[in-house]
Amino acid sequence: MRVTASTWWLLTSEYIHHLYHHRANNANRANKLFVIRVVTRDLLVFQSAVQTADRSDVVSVTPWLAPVVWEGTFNPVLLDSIYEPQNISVAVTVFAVGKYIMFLKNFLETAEQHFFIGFNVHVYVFTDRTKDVPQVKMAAGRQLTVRSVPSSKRWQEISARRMELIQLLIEEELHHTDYIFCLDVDSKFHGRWGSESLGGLVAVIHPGYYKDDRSRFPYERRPESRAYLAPGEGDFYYCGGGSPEQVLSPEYLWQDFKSREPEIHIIRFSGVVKNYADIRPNV
Ligand SMILES: CC(=O)N[C@H]1[C@@H](OP(=O)(O)OP(=O)(O)OC[C@H]2O[C@@H](n3ccc(=O)[nH]c3=O)[C@H](O)[C@@H]2O)O[C@H](CO)[C@H](O)[C@@H]1O
Ligand SMILES: [Mn+2]
Repeated sequence: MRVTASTWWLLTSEYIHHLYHHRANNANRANKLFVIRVVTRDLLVFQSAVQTADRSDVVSVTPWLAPVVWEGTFNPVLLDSIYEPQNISVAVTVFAVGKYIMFLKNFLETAEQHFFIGFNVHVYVFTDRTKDVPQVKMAAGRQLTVRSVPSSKRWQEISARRMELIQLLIEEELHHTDYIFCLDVDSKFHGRWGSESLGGLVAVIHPGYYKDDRSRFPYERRPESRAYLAPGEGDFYYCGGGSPEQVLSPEYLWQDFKSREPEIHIIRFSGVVKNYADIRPNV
């Protein structure tokens, strides 16, 4: 689809749309892809193409035309002004089982500073140590619910069982929640994480592999697995799986031990440095 920066689009769908502008024949930035987002619920809005012009250093759209969210590819004020009147609800699920409870305070405190400020946010903490959940003052419209889960001697099980327990939460409580995130607790927010990250199915690119050739991705290589990918298949390496309709750049999942790369203009969320032997029940 071709659009120009001066074109306004009227869309009346209930859904959120993303349109893309392919600017060709530019001597300096030949074949550069600009992302223009049109976000609507009976609203007439579009996001300026100029906004995206300075990110020629990264891939900002996937081959199936999903935006990859990098700083400079979106207008936060505009996006918030579109979502705020819709009164959306955002849930975050975070597991703090066993010694991982030690990360929860920082996670919650920094979420108060950076995660969907001004929106309805409901944090669901899954833990076996309900008494140790820290008291963190939350702003109006934000709340926390603790769910008790059994402890386990195997971190693999704790990590892998998350999806099953989240599924249960969705069935029991989240019928009216618009968006649900699953985040690692051993992390902190450092910068805005907001409405630009919303989509029907969203995944973050793994910060350890985003510059690697596909042949180096640690995809499932056992043919008997349902997650099997043959050599030459696959697109990015996500934390999670599936081909999403919106992709979050590694700004949304950095690691404190990694030195900052030039294309990372902002670190929004980053894993803290940890000693696995100290915190995991088994290594
Ligand atoms: C950001 C990212 O890419 N994270 C993935 C990566 O993280 P990590 O290697 O950082 O794994 P991790 O140790 O953070 O475990 C994932 C999460 O499970 C929870 N947990 C784990 C162990 C435990 O004893 N108690 C507990 O609560 C906790 O929320 C933790 O953040 O690899 C894991 C599997 O190896 C999972 O795929 C993680 O999603
Ligand atoms: Mn982690």
